[in-house]
Amino acid sequence: MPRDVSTPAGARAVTAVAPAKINLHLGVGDLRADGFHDLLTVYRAVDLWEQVTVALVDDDDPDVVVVSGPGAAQVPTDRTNLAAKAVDLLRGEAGSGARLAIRIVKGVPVAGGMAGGSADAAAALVATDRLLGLGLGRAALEERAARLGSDVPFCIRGGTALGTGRGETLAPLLHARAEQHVVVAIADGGLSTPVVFAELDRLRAERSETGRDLPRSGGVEALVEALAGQDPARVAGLLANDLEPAALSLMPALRKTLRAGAEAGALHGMVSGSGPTCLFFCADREQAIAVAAEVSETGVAREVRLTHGPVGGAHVIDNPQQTPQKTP
Ligand SMILES: C[C@@](CO)(OP(=O)(O)O)[C@H](O)COP(=O)(O)OP(=O)(O)OC[C@H]1O[C@@H](n2ccc(N)nc2=O)[C@H](O)[C@@H]1O
Ligand SMILES: Nc1ncnc2c1ncn2[C@@H]1O[C@H](COP(=O)(O)OP(=O)(O)O)[C@@H](O)[C@H]1O
Repeated sequence: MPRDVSTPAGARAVTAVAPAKINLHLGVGDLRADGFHDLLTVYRAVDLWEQVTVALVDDDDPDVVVVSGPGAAQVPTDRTNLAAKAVDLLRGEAGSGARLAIRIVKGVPVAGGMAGGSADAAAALVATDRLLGLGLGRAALEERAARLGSDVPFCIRGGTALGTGRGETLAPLLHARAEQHVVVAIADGGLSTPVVFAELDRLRAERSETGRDLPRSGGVEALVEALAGQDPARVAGLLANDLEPAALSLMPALRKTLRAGAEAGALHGMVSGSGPTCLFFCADREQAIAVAAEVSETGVAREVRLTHGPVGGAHVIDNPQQTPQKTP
């Protein structure tokens, strides 16, 4: 471990945090020629956070990546780590020869459909920008973010936003401020995002041969309108995820998890993005606590967490021990 990677923010180290995302609506179009799918998604940032410290180290110290927290062993510590890719991108662009060490503290499930790796990339961009004094604005950072992954720009932006293109083109949904309390059921094991998209293509082709197309989610107007109100049940009735059948096909045990949430009285349960994390939307914090306890007791999930949103996007923190900003 380089000697000053844990130095509190100052001249030689900067710490930033970035939130997990959920997709309140995830509409998936057909496979494009570039290997991606067009998306129509409503992203929401929730208060599970990744923390990334980027530190200047001496010339003879290596550019290490150190990862701690739940699931850390599954995260690469070479230059394929998304935070390392973010650091390398900005350092290369700046023509800087600085040696930079990275420390990641994970708070988002790994390979869980909540954009943990993307949040690391977002936090690393924000921290490196500050550490190297680049002064890139939010728009320039989001443009770099899109090169690293489809949902990295949203992890920088936070709040609630409409995502189009492959998910990288954002429009803020400023009125969609209705707060949500969501129980997060983390599965044992992960699902690979490209494998889940490919499974959806396979299921769609198979079903279309039988003349019974897999249903596709429609527009988001009603959901966006509901998010401006104060009725969690109305919002819950409008949530959608086109990737859910693919995640369930690859991991059938998730049906049991969804059933446990329904039996516990959640307003709505669904797979988070590409899964396998399952989300249970609740009427209020009290109900979320009760649902979390009941789902936890059934033993269907490796871990159950309570979260809420919307929260803000990636930002520098002065004290790595401090709680991240809670409002967008
Ligand atoms: C599905 C979503 C929903 O928000 O997130 P997760 O639930 O996995 O976190 C995102 O679209 C994931 O975004 P991200 O994890 O950044 O994916 P990328 O690195 O850009 O792409 C990884 C791979 O996923 C597939 N992919 C991704 C985005 C997209 N619009 N169409 C795709 O087909 C492609 O096979 C691509 O090569
Ligand atoms: N910093 C990182 N944190 C987590 N995973 C990373 C990171 N860098 C690369 N990865 C790889 O990206 C994959 C997807 O991880 P993650 O972003 O946590 O899940 P998801 O795409 O389902 O939201 C993981 O299997 C992991 O090997």
